[in-house]
Amino acid sequence: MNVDIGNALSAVAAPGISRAALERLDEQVADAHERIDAGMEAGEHGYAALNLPNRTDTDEIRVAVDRVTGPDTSAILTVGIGGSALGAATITDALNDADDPEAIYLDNVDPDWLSATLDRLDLETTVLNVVSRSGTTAETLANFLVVRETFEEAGVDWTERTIVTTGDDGPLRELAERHNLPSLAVPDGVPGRFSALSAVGLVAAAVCGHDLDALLRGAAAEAETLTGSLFECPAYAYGATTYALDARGARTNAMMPYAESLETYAEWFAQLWAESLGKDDLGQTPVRALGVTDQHSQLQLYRAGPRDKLVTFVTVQETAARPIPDTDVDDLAYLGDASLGDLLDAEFEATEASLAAAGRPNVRIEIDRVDEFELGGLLYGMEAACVLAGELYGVNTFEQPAVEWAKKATRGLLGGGEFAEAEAVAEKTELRVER
Ligand SMILES: O=P(O)(O)OC[C@H]1O[C@](O)(CO)[C@@H](O)[C@@H]1O
Repeated sequence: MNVDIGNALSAVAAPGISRAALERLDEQVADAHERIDAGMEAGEHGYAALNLPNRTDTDEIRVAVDRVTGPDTSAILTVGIGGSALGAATITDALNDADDPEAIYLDNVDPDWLSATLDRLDLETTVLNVVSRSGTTAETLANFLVVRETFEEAGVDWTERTIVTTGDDGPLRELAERHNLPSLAVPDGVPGRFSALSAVGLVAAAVCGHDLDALLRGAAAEAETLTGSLFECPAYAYGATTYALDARGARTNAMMPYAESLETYAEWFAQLWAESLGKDDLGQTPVRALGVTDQHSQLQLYRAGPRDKLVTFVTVQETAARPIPDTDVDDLAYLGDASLGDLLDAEFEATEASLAAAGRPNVRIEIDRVDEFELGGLLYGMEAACVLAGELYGVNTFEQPAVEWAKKATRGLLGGGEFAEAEAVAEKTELRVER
């Protein structure tokens, strides 16, 4: 990936960062890189995720996947949530085409949606991919139990079609051993949201026939750029700029890829940014947007609302053409000379320039095309940018303690034990306005 932070400079935007301040910030980046490098070297929790390009065993993944797939595999149903779904979904949503098995992610517990999803599947030719780092996530286990029962009621042997990715122990590890299911390990020291380039994110990609090694080569190429300066490393340039802009008031970061195939990538980025940096009353709020669609819904706010946002564009250099047919409508003649790809590119450049013209900070991230190599580089680059930003914020990037309260309350509400959090739910302050 290439990064252009020109439109985040104070000469262009407010909030913005001056060249001099960027130079000073680069000294902090050098220190942070030393810390990151040492953490990678030692395989420390969290930092170890940045070693995945040279650590993930793609042969092991393919061997496991071969046990549950066949020439007639029509779909892969992934049961997982958060980091155990978003990385995989980003890859298959970006790369799948009509000939690939359909990749479906059960990352919610909405009964109607789940039933409708299962009803339309041919379970005989569906692979069940169960993913949970902890092996204890209520939503994933509940969905798995419902799906397993559905297979059994349909008389379809789920043990022949199920692959599990989980930690060294826990209920899912036991299940895999009890039923001799093909299983893979969540690598040690890799938090869920940083695990897309491990078996967690790659099993679904393998079932859909994508080139796992090209994904990791792209990530490895990005890893080569991790040096002690933001002026040499695109990932650090992005991480440092978002941190600096946040410190200057850009509390929201709208991730706006200009490719429909990257919509889920924006969701993946939102978890990465929110769960990693949202601590100690700090952290930039990630917002998912999509170009060109959200030009017609959000751009008004980004351009003329509060000056509290950074817009991050992701643009793809090579887009398909798809010519726009000529028309006899004079006003539309200009379209007839263009393609949809031209229109997409022109709209991106126009929107980027429109924010700069209004003095609104934005950053451009460029990838050559949406393929395995470039996607691997983008995912890795964003992870490295996040790790660097975490160092600059001085937060623990790799934990997410604030999510535990609601989990305990949920468990208590369902009779899964005595939790003060569950009692607190009953003490809600009410001011109801009823129809
Ligand atoms: O992979 P697991 O352990 O099921 O967790 C799923 C997700 O839930 C979280 O722990 C948040 O609740 C995320 O950090 C994680 O990606």
